[in-house]
Amino acid sequence: MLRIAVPNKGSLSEPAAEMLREAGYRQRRDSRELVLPDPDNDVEFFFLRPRDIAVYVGAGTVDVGITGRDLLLDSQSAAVEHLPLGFGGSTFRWAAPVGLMSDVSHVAGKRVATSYPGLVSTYLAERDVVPAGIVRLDGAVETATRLGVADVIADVVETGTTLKAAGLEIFGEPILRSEAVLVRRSGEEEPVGLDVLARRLKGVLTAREYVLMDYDVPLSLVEQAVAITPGLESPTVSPLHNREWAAVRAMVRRSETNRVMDALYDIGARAILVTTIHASRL
Ligand SMILES: Nc1ncnc2c1ncn2[C@@H]1O[C@H](COP(=O)(O)OP(=O)(O)OP(=O)(O)O)[C@@H](O)[C@H]1O
Ligand SMILES: O=P(O)(O)OC[C@H]1O[C@H](OP(=O)(O)OP(=O)(O)O)[C@H](O)[C@@H]1O
Ligand SMILES: [Mg+2]
Repeated sequence: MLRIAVPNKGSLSEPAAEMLREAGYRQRRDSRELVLPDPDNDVEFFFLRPRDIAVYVGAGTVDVGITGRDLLLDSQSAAVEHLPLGFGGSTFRWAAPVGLMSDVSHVAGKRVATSYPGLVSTYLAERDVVPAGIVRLDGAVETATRLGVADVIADVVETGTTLKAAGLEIFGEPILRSEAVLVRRSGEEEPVGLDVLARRLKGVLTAREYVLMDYDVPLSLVEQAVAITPGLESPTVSPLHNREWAAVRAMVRRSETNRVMDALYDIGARAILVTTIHASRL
């Protein structure tokens, strides 16, 4: 049985459960459940703190897990990213009181507050920037400068609302762009069953990222139309009862749906229909 660690709380917990549900796995009904066997799918879920998940995976206690890329790097454990999952996106950034800093080199000799000391110290060491110290905080990092325990902070930024409310501003390049990732132990053979899990999760990602587009187009315009909707490999072109026309079906990126429909309409395609994909194996 593949042992899968899933966030029990926090920003990643609900979207991770949702994705696993869409991939056909059982998910817990009660947030106090800590272990959930799913024998039909030959897996067992362990609900753990997202910060601990890479540590368990690195130690081999569980086979794979879902956590944030930032948490994975911060843990410095023997786990590696296997598949990015497209949710839980955030940016990890420097911030300081408005007007004081503009570049990471200014962090030299300053006190840094963060919940991600592993990530921050590696980043600074790679750039030969030596801070006065790193203050590890559990949360509410934005308050650290006002309370005088640090000069700058390094923290997760999603909308930027928390920073703004604390009178801070971002400076320097982003330290990291993060999202939820599937992790496995590094240097090991892939655990049995990981291929099935990854294929199922990729299926969900595809279903979220693409739509199916159907349309009719005069035969003389098929090549032009297919150039607009090349699909993933090759679009399906089928004959219509009216021999002058063909029907085309192709996958299209969800974000491009309207632009593609307009372009097809402009060249003379009609009856353009878009449908959602519920599941996929490519
Ligand atoms: N708005 C956000 N705040 C915090 N973490 C976020 C946010 N959006 C995405 N994330 C990601 O979620 C992970 C952190 O989850 P974690 O559960 O440890 O913290 P949290 O969601 O702030 O929960 P809590 O602080 O209540 O324990 C990181 O990978 C982080 O990049
Ligand atoms: O850019 P924003 O959309 O404002 O989101 C980012 C903030 O959200 C998280 O804090 P959380 O609410 O989890 O509190 P915490 O600091 O106690 O973890 C994170 O640590 C930032 O502080
Ligand atoms: Mg938090």
